[in-house]
Amino acid sequence: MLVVGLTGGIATGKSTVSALLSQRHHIPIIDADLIARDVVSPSSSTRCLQKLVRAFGDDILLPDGSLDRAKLGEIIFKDEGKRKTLNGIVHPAVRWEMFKRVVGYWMRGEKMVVLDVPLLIEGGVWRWVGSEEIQLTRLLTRDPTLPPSSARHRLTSQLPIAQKVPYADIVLDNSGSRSELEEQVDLMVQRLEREAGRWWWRVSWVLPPVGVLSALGVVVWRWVRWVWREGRRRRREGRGKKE
Ligand SMILES: CC(C)(COP(=O)(O)OP(=O)(O)OC[C@H]1O[C@@H](n2cnc3c(N)ncnc32)[C@H](O)[C@@H]1O)[C@@H](O)C(=O)NCCC(=O)NCCS
Ligand SMILES: Nc1ncnc2c1ncn2[C@@H]1O[C@H](COP(=O)(O)OP(=O)(O)OP(=O)(O)O)[C@@H](O)[C@H]1O
Repeated sequence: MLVVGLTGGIATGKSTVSALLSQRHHIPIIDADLIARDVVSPSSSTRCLQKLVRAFGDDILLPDGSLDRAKLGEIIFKDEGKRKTLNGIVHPAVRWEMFKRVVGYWMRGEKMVVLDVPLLIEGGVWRWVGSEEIQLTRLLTRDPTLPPSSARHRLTSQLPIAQKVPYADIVLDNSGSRSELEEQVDLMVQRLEREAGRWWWRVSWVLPPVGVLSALGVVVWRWVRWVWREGRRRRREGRGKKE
């Protein structure tokens, strides 16, 4: 099974692309934002909500005992330390749930699954480039009650898009119209279909050890490629500094 990560900054169009992949191409989607909502519900077995109350106080609860998302958002998007605390509580539960769902789709014999994860590549410093104005406009159009300053805090709490691009195998440019995006998604799906192969994904499903070995192979190959690219980037930066 081909596991595809879909990421981008806030309001870049991840959910729009997910909807196209799911509705037009019938590809299963695992949405990290939705899972992050589930794990903080009062009935969740993860106890994330109790941990959040311990960390942030019971001001973050609504009268019915559920999470006041707007209030917590106001707290964490403008404060990196608090954001880290929140991430430390919620992300392990989200990752575990995503893993279980990937295994579930694999057991059902799916050819590919797309993980829609806003924070696939975060960490590190932030430098400005690209389409921040489009992001901001679309974010404010989608959530008209959000004050512009809060919208900016949300944007700056994530790595800028240009820094995410080098990690990607396929880049969708959603600065144009929706129909332009649809064309790009169609082409991407054709490419993913080719990558998943006509028969290889079936072999790795019918023979689980082959699937596990091939998944490990991909992880190791990606890690080696990453180390090599990082080394090359550091050497280039080192040369740049000397000059
Ligand atoms: C802070 C919370 C309660 C605000 O809820 P709200 O309903 O206002 O926003 P929503 O969940 O729809 O998120 C909207 C977007 O904000 C961005 N975002 C959410 N959490 C974070 C974070 N911790 N760091 C940076 N960006 C984030 C993502 O792009 C996301 O798509 C909520 O975002 C949350 O619980 N965040 C922690 C979980 C998380 O990191 N989710 C992102 C993927 S795992
Ligand atoms: N090509 C486009 N032209 C105009 N509006 C668009 C386009 N693509 C997406 N949008 C709109 O921009 C807004 C943000 O898109 P979407 O919700 O898909 O982003 P997202 O990356 O999933 O956001 P978040 O990180 O907050 O979950 C939505 O209101 C969506 O309808």
